[in-house]
Amino acid sequence: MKKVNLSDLLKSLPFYTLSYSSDPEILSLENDHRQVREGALFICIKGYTFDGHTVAQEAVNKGARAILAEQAVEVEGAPVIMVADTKKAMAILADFYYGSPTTGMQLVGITGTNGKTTTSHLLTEIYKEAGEKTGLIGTMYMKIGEEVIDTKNTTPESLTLQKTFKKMRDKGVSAAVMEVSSHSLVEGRVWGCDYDIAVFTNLTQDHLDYHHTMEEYRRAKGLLFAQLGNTYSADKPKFAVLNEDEEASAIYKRETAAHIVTYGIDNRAMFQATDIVLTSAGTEFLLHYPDGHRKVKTKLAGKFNVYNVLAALAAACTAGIDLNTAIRAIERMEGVAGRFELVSNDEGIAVIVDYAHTPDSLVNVLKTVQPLTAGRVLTVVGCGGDRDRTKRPLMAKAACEYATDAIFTSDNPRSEDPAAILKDMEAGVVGEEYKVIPDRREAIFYAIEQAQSGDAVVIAGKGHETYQVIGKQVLDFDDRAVAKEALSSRKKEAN
Ligand SMILES: CC(=O)N[C@H]1[C@@H](OP(=O)(O)OP(=O)(O)OC[C@H]2O[C@@H](n3ccc(=O)[nH]c3=O)[C@H](O)[C@@H]2O)O[C@H](CO)[C@@H](O)[C@@H]1O[C@H](C)C(=O)N[C@@H](C)C(=O)N[C@H](CCC(=O)O)C(=O)O
Ligand SMILES: Nc1ncnc2c1ncn2[C@@H]1O[C@H](COP(=O)(O)OP(=O)(O)OP(=O)(O)O)[C@@H](O)[C@H]1O
Ligand SMILES: N[C@H](CCC[C@H](N)C(=O)O)C(=O)O
Ligand SMILES: [Mg+2]
Repeated sequence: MKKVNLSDLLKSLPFYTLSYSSDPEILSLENDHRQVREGALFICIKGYTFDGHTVAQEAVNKGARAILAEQAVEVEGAPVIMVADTKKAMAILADFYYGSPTTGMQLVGITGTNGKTTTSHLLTEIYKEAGEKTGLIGTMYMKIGEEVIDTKNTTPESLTLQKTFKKMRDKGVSAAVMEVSSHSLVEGRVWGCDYDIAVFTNLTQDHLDYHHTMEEYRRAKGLLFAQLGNTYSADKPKFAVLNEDEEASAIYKRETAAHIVTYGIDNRAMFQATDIVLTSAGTEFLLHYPDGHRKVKTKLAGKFNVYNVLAALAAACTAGIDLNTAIRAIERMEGVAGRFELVSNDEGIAVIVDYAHTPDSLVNVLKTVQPLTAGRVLTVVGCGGDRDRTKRPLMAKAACEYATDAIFTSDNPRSEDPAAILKDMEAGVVGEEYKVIPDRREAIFYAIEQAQSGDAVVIAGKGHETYQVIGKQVLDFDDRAVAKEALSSRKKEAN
């Protein structure tokens, strides 16, 4: 437990007003009043479902010694510090309270609609190969070395984030890689993170429920590159690793004072792939890099994964890692759980579980499977509830266009009616042929029963997830396990 006087803690905040001057010793920072213990500074967050300002007094009654708020609160027994935005102030305080842990390590932030989890895993493997002790923060988990910590968000709120970085630093982590979601950038969850390198994968439609327009969404991702600094520092150079085939990169170049490193396939770039050969065993390409060119092999399938490999290699070289070391790590890597994950069977059916939950990723995966499949491509796909409604018809359209058989089902309906989500999907494929099976398990069983040797079954949207959220219930559900059950029941029926 770190003790700090309130007055010292407040030195990190540029603007605030204080209700009365007392200077209690602060023993912890909390934004959930249920976690408050004696000595806490309670930070009131106005969330989407709950307003922390409403429980400020309760927090004081539980032992909070000061309150940080952005709206007037009636509190007795503790000073109230007023700021314009408590989420952003919380990030600054968290960085200060935990001793600016990211300044002592290499930190890479990866943003973009798709490919963040994949690229962050590739880069982490490279850092390991180069002998670094690594940290990883992203959609699937947080990792300190090999220790796995569960997480709810792709990019956690700042208290969790900085506390985790401090743990990393205490455990000797020298290089950390994290996914930086657009939500986290808008909310300032990553303020205080001292990035050395920021990577951009791509920008296609998702999360318009939150960002409203593609322009706003593009701007949100750009905040990562702006955060690298708007003045150049020779002592601590920063690098923006940008995808030269993406339009938004031109804008991000203008918004950062960092050095620019580019990668790409279609346009000339500092790290460029040509002569790409896609096979069912993986991918091969010729890598052109600033000093020459050489062949690279990866077990990861699809052109989209060539971008992820290029992004990881470009970031690694930018970090000063030897290219041969980086390529060795890439060539060994098997892939990331739930991303183009094959469910083994002896029926001659390629069963692929993939986390494609956007129109672009679904198109990419189906386009990758199509030429590698002798027979039909069946796809089982649904769309998440309480998320961008406008991507639903587009995902349905992608399924009908690039698969021979489209089976629409439920993803995580959350608070929405599964039938209403399916109706939104169907609006995108009027006049097309498809089947609707709302129960995901039944849909997977149906696809696998229908498939014949030489066919492929793509089960999209949930990848590594081991649950399905229906209403408020979180039920056990794993596409890979259900596919295995369906494969063995098919086998029994045949015997
Ligand atoms: C829409 C959104 O971003 N919501 C995030 C937000 O939740 P919220 O605003 O609903 O929080 P809330 O429950 O209203 O609580 C507000 C405050 O009151 C406090 N509280 C709450 C209850 C109580 O009794 N007492 C109390 O003090 C809470 O601790 C909190 O500080 O703050 C929570 C804590 O940080 C997040 O976990 C939560 O993410 C939810 C789970 C979520 O689904 N977010 C998605 C949209 C998201 O952020 N996704 C991105 C990108 C995903 C990707 O594409 O990779 C991500 O980074 O995960
Ligand atoms: N570079 C890429 N370009 C387009 N699609 C991709 C790319 N990389 C992966 N995909 C597709 O997107 C899916 C999700 O990939 P990944 O988990 O790496 O992305 P992410 O950005 O972390 O997603 P999320 O924001 O949901 O965490 C994959 O299963 C694949 O279908
Ligand atoms: N990070 C993404 C994941 C979506 C995964 C999909 N299975 C869904 O539930 O919509 C989101 O929260 O929008
Ligand atoms: Mg991710």
